[in-house]
Amino acid sequence: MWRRVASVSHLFSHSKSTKFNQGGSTFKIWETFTSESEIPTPSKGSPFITFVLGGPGSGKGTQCAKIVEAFGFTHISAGDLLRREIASGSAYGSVILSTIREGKIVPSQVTVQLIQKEMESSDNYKFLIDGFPRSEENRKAFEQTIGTEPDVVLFFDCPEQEMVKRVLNRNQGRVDDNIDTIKKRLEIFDELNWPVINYYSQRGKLHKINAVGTVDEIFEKVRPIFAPLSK
Ligand SMILES: Nc1ncnc2c1ncn2[C@@H]1O[C@H](COP(=O)(O)OP(=O)(O)O)[C@@H](O)[C@H]1O
Ligand SMILES: Nc1ccn([C@H]2C[C@H](O)[C@@H](COP(=O)(O)OP(=O)(O)O)O2)c(=O)n1
Ligand SMILES: [Mg+2]
Repeated sequence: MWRRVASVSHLFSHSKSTKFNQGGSTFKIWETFTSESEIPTPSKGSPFITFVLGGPGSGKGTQCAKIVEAFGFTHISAGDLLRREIASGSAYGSVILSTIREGKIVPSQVTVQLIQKEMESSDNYKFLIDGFPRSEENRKAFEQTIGTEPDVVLFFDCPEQEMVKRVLNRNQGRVDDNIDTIKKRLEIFDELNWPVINYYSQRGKLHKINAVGTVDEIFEKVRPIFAPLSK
């Protein structure tokens, strides 16, 4: 099992900021541009953690599958873990199901415990944590429980209209892939996601990717971020 042995520094030499308005407040997003020296070198003694953020239907799961194939990460989808928990008939199952149906966020304690179990039972040290953190509460709970921060944060930036179209065509039989739940999910995403994005942006860890285009076109924007890693 991995243990983090030392913290790593993140040096981003090229960055620019963009201002935008969200819910009446002005946020500043630092956009970072990667080059080979800009992500920490992973070692088998410590985990290399990538958080994958983006709204519902922005293509997180689809791109994670490509990153796994190209760079040998272990994919941990917070949503999949929660759905597995429902299916297993666990004590938390009915609360998780109603939370997901309502488009809300499951209490962090539950989600972080599930992620921690997955990480600890893996032999890999490269993790893609997909759909997490979805709120500052999620982020802080992870840091407190796991005791570390992500090395890289990807943010798939996608217009709402496109996300709605993709979710309604997803066809995976999910209870939340309907117009009422997606509307609520987008509202909650708007409210809770930006502080998380802003936090990692200020820490120089955020890689914002325009998520419009074909799956392969988007992956060609993702690939250079991980190019310094071997499979
Ligand atoms: N670049 C893309 N263009 C069009 N459809 C896409 C693209 N990426 C993913 N999809 C489709 O959109 C839906 C949502 O993708 P998914 O990866 O599940 O997103 P997320 O995990 O962010 O909710 C899926 O049906 C997927 O096949
Ligand atoms: N960190 C998380 C991740 C997912 N959830 C719940 C609430 C989300 O609407 C559902 C589905 O998440 P999932 O990441 O699978 O959804 P998308 O792939 O973005 O459509 O799970 C959560 O409560 N907390
Ligand atoms: Mg997904």
